[in-house]
Amino acid sequence: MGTLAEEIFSYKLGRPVTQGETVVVEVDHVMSHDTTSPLAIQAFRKLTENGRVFNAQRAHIVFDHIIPAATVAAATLQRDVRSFAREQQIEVLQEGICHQVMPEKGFVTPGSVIVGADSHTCTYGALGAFATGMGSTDIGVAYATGRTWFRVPSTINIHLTGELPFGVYAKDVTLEMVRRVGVDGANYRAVEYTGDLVRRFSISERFTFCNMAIEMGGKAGLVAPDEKTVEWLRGRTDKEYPMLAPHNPQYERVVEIDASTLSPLIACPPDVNNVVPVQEVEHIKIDQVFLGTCTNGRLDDLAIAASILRGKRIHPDIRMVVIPASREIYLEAMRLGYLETFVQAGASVGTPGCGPCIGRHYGVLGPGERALTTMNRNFTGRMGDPTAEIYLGSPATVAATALTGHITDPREFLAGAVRERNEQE
Ligand SMILES: CC(C)[C@H](C(=O)O)[C@@H](O)C(=O)O
Ligand code: SF4
Repeated sequence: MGTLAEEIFSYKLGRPVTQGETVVVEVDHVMSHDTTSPLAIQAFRKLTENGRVFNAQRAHIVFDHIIPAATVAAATLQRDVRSFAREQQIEVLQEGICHQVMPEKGFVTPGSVIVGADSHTCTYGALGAFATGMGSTDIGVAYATGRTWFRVPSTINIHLTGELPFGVYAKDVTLEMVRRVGVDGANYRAVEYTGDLVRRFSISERFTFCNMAIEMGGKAGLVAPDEKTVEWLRGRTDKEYPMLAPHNPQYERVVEIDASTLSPLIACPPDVNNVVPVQEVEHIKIDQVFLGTCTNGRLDDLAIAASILRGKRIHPDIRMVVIPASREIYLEAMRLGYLETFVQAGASVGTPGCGPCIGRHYGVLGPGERALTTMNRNFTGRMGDPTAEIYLGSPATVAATALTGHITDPREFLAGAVRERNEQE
């Protein structure tokens, strides 16, 4: 009985668990990536008696943050992490962003508990898993023991209803959530998403808003599994999983959002809750747009952007970087012609991974430059020089902006794309 978080912990422990309780649970999977593995390995080495990870099939190392390595320092760390992985017989996954690859590989199932050395591990809650980011030391402990402790969090319920207006996407709804809850309004709480709009959202769209639960301080973002979850997981896992749902949940707070009232939104620097309608900031000139990341680098995101860019050239004063979130998405986008559309339009298309999201390579910003991206964070200095600015929007807003060179409401361009398609048919 309780919130989805309580249901998951009760299922894991085989007894009723309530919020506020401190529990020790067995984790289903543990993950770290190229940037966080070195410290996790250090902690692991200090802790283990037998020198082995708890289970090599349930421990995962993903290379995504600086891949291919951009510096000798990164290459050296990666060499050492690879050697640890070989020693432990852990497969190094090198085919996209950890938060896309972990679900694609079938490691994320409803009712599972997953910890990762990355703050956006909360993304997996879109499939009904309790997943959270932890520091590298805690991940080292989980690698060693297969267990971790939690204080079962209280829950903020975000209830989504209403039809999405033309040109408004899951990303815009997500930005509205952060505007309403604030960047720390969900600290140490689970965020549980309910409502008929959540049911209508695809798994990819659910990934987008669960990914940004941490942007409100959330410990986890959670959606109860349904037939879309089952469909998405088909062929990815043979594991049996429970279809858990909240039962008479006691939410700490309920936030109601009627999406039909929204317009395309944008988060202005330097905080993710600094959200305004795109129309209010349309005059701002942009130097680089970036379409990708664990928030919006999936096939539907690329499809929207491609529909706006098809047959067109990006503005001569703008650079466009496109990075599909995983190899699976990259290959599908190639088959569907999206990548060709981007390249013809003048964009550079990169290897699946985080790309310039944390300013390490592949499109860092110079002093005073401005980027509009589909990322989840617009913190000062994140993409390069500390005087550069980052705006966050939907893939449609990013594509429309690529065409004009300044922040642009995507609705006009989307209408054009729809007209052109109709004329062709
Ligand atoms: C590098 C890593 C620790 C970091 C995180 O934990 O989120 C990164 O992925 C990010 O998005 O800022
Ligand atoms: S894409 Fe960006 S936000 Fe996501 S894991 Fe990579 S660096 Fe972090």
